[in-house]
Amino acid sequence: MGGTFDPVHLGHLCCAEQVRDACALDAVLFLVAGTPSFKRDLAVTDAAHRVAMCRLAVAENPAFDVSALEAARPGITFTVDTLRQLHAHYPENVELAFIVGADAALALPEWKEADALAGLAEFIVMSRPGSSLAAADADRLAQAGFRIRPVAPSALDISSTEVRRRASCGQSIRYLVPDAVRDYVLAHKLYRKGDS
Ligand SMILES: Nc1ncnc2c1ncn2[C@@H]1O[C@H](COP(=O)(O)OP(=O)(O)OP(=O)(O)O)[C@@H](O)[C@H]1O
Ligand SMILES: O=C(O)c1ccc[n+]([C@@H]2O[C@H](COP(=O)([O-])O)[C@@H](O)[C@H]2O)c1
Repeated sequence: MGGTFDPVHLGHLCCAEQVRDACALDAVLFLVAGTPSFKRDLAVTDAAHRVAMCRLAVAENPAFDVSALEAARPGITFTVDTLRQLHAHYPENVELAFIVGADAALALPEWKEADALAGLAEFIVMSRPGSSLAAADADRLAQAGFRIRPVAPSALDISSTEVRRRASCGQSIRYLVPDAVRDYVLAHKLYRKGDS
């Protein structure tokens, strides 16, 4: 599952678990984007913090893991590079599926090397409140060569943007993020007004 995870929240975890279950996945790897391609003009929290929070968030789920592969790679994060690295790392018989929200999936044809990307994994597209993959969108992606598997988890209406907004004005983020992530945000004074 790819994302900026700034910070990881319960919407991510809840969806990842439901997708794992629905698609009978052996494991879900949280890939923390170093410099996200479509957010490169935004101030994104240091990848080390985002990776650390993801590690805390997944600690209790043996089927979840976190990869700092993208965070360690210099330059803009492109999924095509990540999937190539993962294919090189895992045995040939391991099948990879990339989990992504419907909002992000709509732009798949504009991702770097879209033609090559389409051949490297199946794309599991999760609907989220306010964003789902219409049949016409799924057809358009299929025509562009993408193997799409739509999944509709009973998603939580949580976004990292909302978590950051609340944290920035000292509002509670309890029950929006795991307790350990909340403690981390407070301890490291992340997302406070005036900080970036
Ligand atoms: N509540 C949610 N339900 C379903 N999918 C989600 C949810 N939140 C995020 N996603 C999906 O998870 C992936 C990673 O999300 P990301 O790290 O960008 O979080 P975000 O909450 O969308 O962040 P931001 O608000 O900063 O844009 C994206 O593909 C996104 O569409
Ligand atoms: O490879 C690309 O060109 C590309 C363009 C936009 C987004 N992505 C990936 O899509 C995932 C969700 O991105 P975001 O910005 O919604 O957190 C994350 O893994 C990004 O690296 C990838």
